[in-house]
Amino acid sequence: MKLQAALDTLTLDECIKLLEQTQGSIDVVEVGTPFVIEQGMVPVRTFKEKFPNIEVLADAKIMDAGKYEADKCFDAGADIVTVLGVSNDATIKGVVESAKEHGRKVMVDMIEVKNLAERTKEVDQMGVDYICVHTAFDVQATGKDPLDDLKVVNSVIKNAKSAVAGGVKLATIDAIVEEGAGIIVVGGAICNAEDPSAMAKEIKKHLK
Ligand SMILES: O=C(CO)[C@H](O)[C@H](O)COP(=O)(O)O
Repeated sequence: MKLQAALDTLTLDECIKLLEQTQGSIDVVEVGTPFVIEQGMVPVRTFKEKFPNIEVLADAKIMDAGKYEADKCFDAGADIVTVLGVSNDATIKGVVESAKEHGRKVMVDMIEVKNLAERTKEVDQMGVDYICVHTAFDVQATGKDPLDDLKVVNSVIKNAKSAVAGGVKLATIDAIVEEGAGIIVVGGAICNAEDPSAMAKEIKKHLK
């Protein structure tokens, strides 16, 4: 079970400080979509160069030109790239092809997938590494719990590992750990904490 820290709101220098202070706690560092929009692949290159032992995930949320866009992320040093589960199969397969060529991994982000069990079974046959349930930032205020979706995915998944994202925090981590997931993604609960590195270390203690 890995802890993925989703870095969306910190500056590059603050991210580097966090990763230096939490060596061993953060298994995967996510360059979040807002960070990619702001700085492109610069954080991906920087994290890979400075922290070669931490996996770097580029949250590109690909849904258009699968192989072409994934190539750009992997060439920049990403270990894992995200593609949206709502994308056409050809796009997901393109990202998988790119990952295989580069010897890297694919996470399918199931954000806003309506037929979750059915789509999970389909993408699970495409050679992806992680299938991630994700409650969108704009939906979290409705009280939607990603644990419900995680249970659905865990009940049908056969090849990939599950992952969970969207509003995960210290108060909800134990139930998620109990349910089980290959990767648990935590963004705001770490980045917006008074002491981000202390929070990351505390959350890591709850993982199996
Ligand atoms: O995908 C993301 C943006 O790229 C989010 O960072 C990720 O879902 C986790 O965010 P949070 O824990 O703050 O809800």
